[in-house]
Order: sequence, then C-alpha cells, then structure tokens
Amino acid sequence: MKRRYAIGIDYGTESGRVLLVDLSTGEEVATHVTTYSHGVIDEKLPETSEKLGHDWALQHPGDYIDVLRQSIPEVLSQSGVQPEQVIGLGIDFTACTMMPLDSKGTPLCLLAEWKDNPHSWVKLWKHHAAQDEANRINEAAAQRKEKFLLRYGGKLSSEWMLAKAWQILNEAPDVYEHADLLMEAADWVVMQLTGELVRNSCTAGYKSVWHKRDGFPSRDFLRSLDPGLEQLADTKLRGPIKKLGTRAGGLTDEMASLTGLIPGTAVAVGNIDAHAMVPAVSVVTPGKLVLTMGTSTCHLILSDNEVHAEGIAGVVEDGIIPGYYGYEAGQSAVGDIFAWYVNEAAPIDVKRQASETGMSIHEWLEREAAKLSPGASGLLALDWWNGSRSVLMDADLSGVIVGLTLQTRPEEIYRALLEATAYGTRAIIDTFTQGGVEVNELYACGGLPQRNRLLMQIYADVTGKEIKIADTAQTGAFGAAMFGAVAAGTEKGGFGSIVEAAEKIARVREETFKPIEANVRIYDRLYSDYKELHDYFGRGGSDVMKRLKAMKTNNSR
Ligand SMILES: Nc1ncnc2c1ncn2[C@@H]1O[C@H](COP(=O)(O)OP(=O)(O)O)[C@@H](O)[C@H]1O
Ligand SMILES: O=C(CO)[C@@H](O)[C@@H](O)COP(=O)(O)O
Repeated sequence: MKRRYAIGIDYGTESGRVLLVDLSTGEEVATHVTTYSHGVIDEKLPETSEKLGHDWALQHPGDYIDVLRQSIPEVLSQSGVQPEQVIGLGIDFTACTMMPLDSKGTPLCLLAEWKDNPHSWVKLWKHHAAQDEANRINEAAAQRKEKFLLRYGGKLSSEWMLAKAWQILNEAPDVYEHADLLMEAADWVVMQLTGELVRNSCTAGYKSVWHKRDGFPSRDFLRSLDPGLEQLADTKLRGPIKKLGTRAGGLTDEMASLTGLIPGTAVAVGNIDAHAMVPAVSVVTPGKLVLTMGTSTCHLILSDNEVHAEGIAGVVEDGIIPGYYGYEAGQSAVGDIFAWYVNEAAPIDVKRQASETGMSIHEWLEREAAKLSPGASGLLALDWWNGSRSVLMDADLSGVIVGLTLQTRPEEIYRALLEATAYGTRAIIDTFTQGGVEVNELYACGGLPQRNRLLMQIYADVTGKEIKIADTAQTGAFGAAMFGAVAAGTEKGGFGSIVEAAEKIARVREETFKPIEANVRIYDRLYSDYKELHDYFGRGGSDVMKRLKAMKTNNSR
C-alpha cells in the first residue's frame, strides 16, 4: 500500500509553519514557513495612518491564507508526495485570536467600508487593550458567584473572547452591530478550507468560557454586563462546537486548487497551538506537565479530576485529550522578553561581538551567560513584560529587574531574564500542586527548547525536575497533523484516536535536562526572593506598576 501522509499547520504569532508527516513512521518529510507579511500590527493600521492605542495587537487574515497558498504546495513539491497520499489536514492557532465577520463570512477588515476601523481587524491573542472590560467581567462574575469563574482560577483574561467582544461593543458599537459572527481565527481558517461553520471545543472551552454541559455564560449574566451582550452566545458565537479530532469537513474545490491537495481531503476542527503540542510529545495521560515555550509559554496538564484553584487559567473537560480534564496556565511573554532585550536593550557592542563571531545575538548572550554561576550577577527579575497571565491574571503588571549596578553586564541581564521566566514557571507548578493537580514530570516543546540549552538547564535547576524535550522543532504542526490523521479515520489510513496516534508516531528526545544539585539549592533561595517581589508588586504591597501604567496611558491620550 502506498504511504499515507497528513499535513499540520501551526499558525504562530509571526508565521505559519506547515509540516508534512509520514503516518507510518512519524517522519517529518517536509516543512515550510510563511512569515506573515503584515506581522503583528501594533502601531498603525495597514494602508492608513490610523494609530493604535497601547496594548493593541492586530493581524491581517489574508496572511493566514497566504500560508495555505505558499507553504502547502511547497511541502508537496519538496517531498514529491502525491496529493492523494495526503489523507488529512489539521491546524492549530494562537488563541484567543478573534475577528468579526459579515454575514458572508468575510472579515470586516477586508471590506472597504470597515477597514479604517481598528475594531474590524483580527485581535491577536496578545491584544491586551480589553483589561478594563476583563476587570468588570471579573467583578460582576464574582459578585454574582457565577459558577464558571471557578473553572478559570477566579478570573477571566483580557486576552479572551468575552473581554475582546465587549471592547468592540464599547468602543465601536457599529462594528459590533454589523458583525454577524465573532470567530476564532482557528475556526475561520477551517471555515475557509471546508466551507463549514464549525467551532472547536478547545478554543470554545479555554477562551470563550464554554462548558460541555452548561454552555456559554448565561444570557442573564451577559445582560448584566451590558444589554448589548445579551444575545452574544446565541448569535455572534453560534455554530456547532465539535471535539478535537472531529472531521470539520472536506477540502473545498477552491481550496484544493489553491493548495494543490485533493478536494474532499479530511480537515480536522481547529485547535490551540499549545494544546496541539501535548499529544505530539506523547503525553496522553495525567501528571505530565507540558511547557510549550515560544513567544509565550503555556503550561498544560491532564488530570482525572476537576479541581479549582487560583492561578489555573482554565480547566476544560476533553479540552486537550478526550476523556481527561485539561488544565492550562501560562506566561504571556517568554521568548518575547528575550527578544525585547536583544532588539531594544542589548548594547551595540554585544551586537558587534555577536556578528564578529558569526552568532546570533541570542546565541552570543547565551554563551556568555552560561559562563556565570547562579546568583553571581546579584540580579533578580520578574517576568511580567507582557503582564501576568498566571498566577495573577493581570495584564497591567509590568517587568522589574532588581540589583542593577554600574558593573552589571549585558549577559547578566539576559541570564536574569531567562531565570525570571523559570521562576514564573515554578510558581505555576506550585499553583497546580497546591491546587491538587499532580505534576510528576516535565516535557518541553515549542521553538525555545531546541534553541537555547542554557534556558533549559536553568528550568531544570529552578524547578528541580528533569525535563524531556520534544523530538521535533515543529511540535504544534506535528500535533495538528496527528489530529488531521484522526479526522481522516482508520479506513483512509489515519488513526482511530489521538491516543493511538500518540502511541504510533509521537516521541521525545533521548537526551533530557537534569537538575544540578548545587544550582538547585541556590535557585531555591532566589525563588523565595522572587516570590517576595511577586507578592509585593502583584498582590497589593505596592500599586506602583498600575499607577505608572495609568500615567503613561493618560500621557499618550
Ligand atoms: N536562541 C534563542 N534564545 C532565546 N529565545 C529565542 C532564541 N531564538 C529565538 N528566540 C525567541 O523565541 C520566540 C519565538 O518562538 P517560536 O516558538 O519560534 O514562535 P511562536 O511562539 O510564535 O510559535 C521569539 O520570541 C524569539 O525572540
Ligand atoms: O494563549 C495561547 C494558548 O492558550 C497561545 O495561543 C498564546 O500564548 C500564543 O502562543 P505562542 O507563544 O505564539 O506559541
């Protein structure tokens, strides 16, 4: 029998990565990356001089289609695989990355009459300008003792659907009114591929507060926020919600000719990028915490039980692997913090030395920082450059570095930033453990583990746990391909379930990162200092971060 393949597409923050996977061996046969030509739109709208406010982050939906147009034909031609051998396609996406659509399913930002209104564009997951709405949602939900709040650690995020939808209603009621649907980008791309309006249980559960039995927050609650939101769930969020691995539909003729695949090829319902990575590192049972480390980090774990605790961003039944409660927590900036340092703060001398040695700035800083021992720099940082997603769920918090002196070196700051993100992860592990979700093993995947060995050693030392690393640099796309093969089903040469797919083709590297005892002891002390700063700035010891932010926002008006 001819070999069978599946395609997975990982829609990240800056680019879409397409991967062709051999379903009999798990071999990654070909991959291609399409960088979004509009990137992250955070200063002004394309083709206009319309300036965006603080904390805005938008995208262009056309960039998502470019990924299909460019990268799918590219992996087919690189590999020589025949289109009919590709039995399934799955996608994963950043989330909540959402957009308003008109009644024909066209994003409003692509229409001449709406394109100058920032609210007609795709709001990217890291659009944080709906914090006011999130605060009001949380206050109202707490006051009304809404049951759903418990499943989200007591707070909904400004990154999620409800806060973003309400921001549109508040600031651009005409856009809200005209929007027939508000859709996750993951579901919109699946709709483009198949012509079907199908939502997936993962984004619905984690980002739109949907529950398998209770549905969305009640009309009564939504009306209590704003009468304009009352019908939100029944109208703009309508559509069947299907569990992961379900076939959303077959590829349309139009999409088949755009991509070079066969019409009718099975397309799985969408998924969140981080969540797709869990089975891709072979995790399909409880107790194994998966760190998906890239621009941001998500922390995902399965459990047989539903528990509620502060700092857990969400627990969704069947949200990651059917049959389990899937838990998520996260840090809204990780790679982004290192990128900030490299792009905005590293001195010119570092850039010169890196280029003289033929290394990237990250690689040079990593090499120099690796020469330092833990604690030697006298620096300690908080990891809130893009707010705190867990444990505090507050986008108004910001970054801190304590201990700077005239002697401080760039590599010391870089290392302090790597360490800060590791402390943030340890705080999340504590939250899970104290909340009753057992964490026995760590797995790491995403773009960072294979790029920065020092980072991974620091994570092992700070957490005191051995870390297994994904055997693929394209973990999201690999997981998405696995779900694509499940959607195709066994009769087509795919898999009967995601658990079967994981058993047959997912794997981790043999090499792991093990904690070094002497470092663990030093980091234990530093972590307790991190916790002191964390609680001081994050739990009301000082509101200086919020005052500074308010001053900055008022000044820019
Ligand atoms: N050698 C490195 N060390 C640390 N961070 C890096 C390194 N190379 C790239 N990064 C950061 O990794 C992030 C990109 O991660 P990646 O997983 O590829 O993308 P995404 O999160 O969009 O899926 C960027 O924030 C970038 O600054
Ligand atoms: O919020 C989630 C998942 O819940 C992610 O989509 C978001 O952190 C973006 O992930 P990346 O850092 O771009 O991989």
